[in-house]
Amino acid sequence: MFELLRDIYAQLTPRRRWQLALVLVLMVIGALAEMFSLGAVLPFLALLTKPDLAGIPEVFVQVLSFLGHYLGGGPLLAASWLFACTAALAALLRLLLSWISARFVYIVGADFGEEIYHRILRQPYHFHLQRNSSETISGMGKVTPLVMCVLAPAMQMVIASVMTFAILVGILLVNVKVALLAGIAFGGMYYLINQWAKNKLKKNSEIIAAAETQKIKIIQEGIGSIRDVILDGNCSVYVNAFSQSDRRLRRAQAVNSFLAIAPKYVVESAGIIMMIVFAYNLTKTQDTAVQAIPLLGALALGAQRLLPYLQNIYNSVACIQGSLGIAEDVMYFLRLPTHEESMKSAKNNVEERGFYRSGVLVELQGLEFRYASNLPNIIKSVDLRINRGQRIGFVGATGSGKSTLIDLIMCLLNPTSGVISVDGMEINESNRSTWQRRIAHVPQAIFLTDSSIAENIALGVAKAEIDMSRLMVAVEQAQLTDVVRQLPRGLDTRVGERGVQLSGGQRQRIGIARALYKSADMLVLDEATSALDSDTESKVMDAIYHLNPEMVILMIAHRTSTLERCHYIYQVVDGRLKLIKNNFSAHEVAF
Ligand SMILES: Nc1ncnc2c1ncn2[C@@H]1O[C@H](COP(=O)(O)OP(=O)(O)OP(=O)(O)O)[C@@H](O)[C@H]1O
Repeated sequence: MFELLRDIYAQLTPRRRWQLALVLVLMVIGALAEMFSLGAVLPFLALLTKPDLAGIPEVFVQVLSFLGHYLGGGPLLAASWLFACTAALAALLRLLLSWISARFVYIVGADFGEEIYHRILRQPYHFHLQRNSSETISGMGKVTPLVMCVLAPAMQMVIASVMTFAILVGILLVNVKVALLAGIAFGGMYYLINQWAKNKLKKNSEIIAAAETQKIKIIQEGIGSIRDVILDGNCSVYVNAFSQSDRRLRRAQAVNSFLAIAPKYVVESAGIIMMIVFAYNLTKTQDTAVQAIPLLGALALGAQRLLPYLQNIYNSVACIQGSLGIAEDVMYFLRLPTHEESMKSAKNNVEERGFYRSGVLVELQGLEFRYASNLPNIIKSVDLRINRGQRIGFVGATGSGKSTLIDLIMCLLNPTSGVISVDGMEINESNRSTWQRRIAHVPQAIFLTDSSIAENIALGVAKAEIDMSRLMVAVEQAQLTDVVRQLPRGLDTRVGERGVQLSGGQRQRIGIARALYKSADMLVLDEATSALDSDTESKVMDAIYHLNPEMVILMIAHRTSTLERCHYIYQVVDGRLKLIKNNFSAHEVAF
């Protein structure tokens, strides 16, 4: 648990560490006020039962004489004021501390959420290929439980520990024996209970973390395949799977919250019994029961303050132990290296550089690739030179490796061996993103956001910054003009989640317009026109072939008619390239 807290502290920015230091200072001031208010009850109760200063510690006598003189009343009035003011001050500081610490914890939660999202989006493509997206989404979703069940309790634990210490010192000043007895007995009880419960809490924390992820996965799968769910009428399969995970999660949560709260009742009743025994013994040693009242009152007040703090410490520890699984999942994402951090550790640590403009844009040499060390090579010994302005088509049986090859050219995947160069410069960590920014890509499945057509075409550009004239050209080239004209709000029409309000062909054309809007050196079309009728496809392809003559266009298509006007057509056969059509003269073929 303490390792986790150390890790969390390590993730705080210097600014947050300063803020934490301020919270700690406030905590100490609050603890001192707590201690004073406890001390102030003693003369108050003593003067209530016996209105003279005999038997009251010298320090209080002096303070009360001074205050009494200042207030123009007797020592009882001074003691009443002192007790009331210190109690009010302690309460005020506690209130302030609660507000500031809660704010701090939730701001740290916001920092973590932002940081995780940033790190996830900066991970290389293979990271996303290897992980189920529901694990990533649920990882982000676990920031809230981390705040509620780890950060807030950790803060509570520190506050309660400081306060406990102050109260114990306060009781120590009143009665050493009782302070030691109370500290050892109550602290010991909570410690033993925690030793017994901690393994159960940790085991449940793992169940909770796994079940949270599983639930998101089931929800995503059910909603993602909603058409099949409706057609097959098998929603009960998804509901049952969800229910199993959810019930497992709730059972573990119920046990953990019971384990966190249950000791309160045991320790509280033990505290009452201790007070009874102590009060009984005290009256035996004092002449009258009245004489014992100030001491008993101070101790009762001490116990009344001490026990909730001790319970708070235990509760916080139990809560953190019961959320270790969730916290570990969140920390995994926080520890992911960002692109900038990978760059620092990369051997070739050079500034991001631009490319000079040579005739050869991309060159692949001896390229091999496999998805994992235990899987066979998907791309085998590929050599290819792509000159500026070339239009190149790729065909091949399904699963032959076309998309994988394109992903390698776009540097979304790292080759297992071989070299990819752009403008004669080998692609590595330092220049990869510069190259990627110069590529426009139309994938097989177009992802649309639930926003307007204009925003979907200029994806990632703030609405106010969209270049409308460039956008209109892209709309025209992608054969979207008529579609947009018929829509009630034109380019401002919302497309619905994932573009559900559009046809497959319209979605595909928005994807093409998106790629055309981006000024790129290389346009990649991965079966980008498969959903279009042949007339629309021919018009779109016509516009594409007439794009900037310097631009490289790579196309994957199953319909050879789509690739008719390519300079070269390669067939991908079991991960190797075979030139099957050359519309250039033989001496220009370079591979
Ligand atoms: N993330 C992955 N992990 C492991 N293997 C993968 C992964 N993605 C693809 N493959 C495998 O790599 C091979 C090539 O896939 P790829 O998608 O490149 O083929 P393709 O020629 O583009 O197919 P299609 O025409 O059907 O799109 C296939 O055998 C596929 O199973």
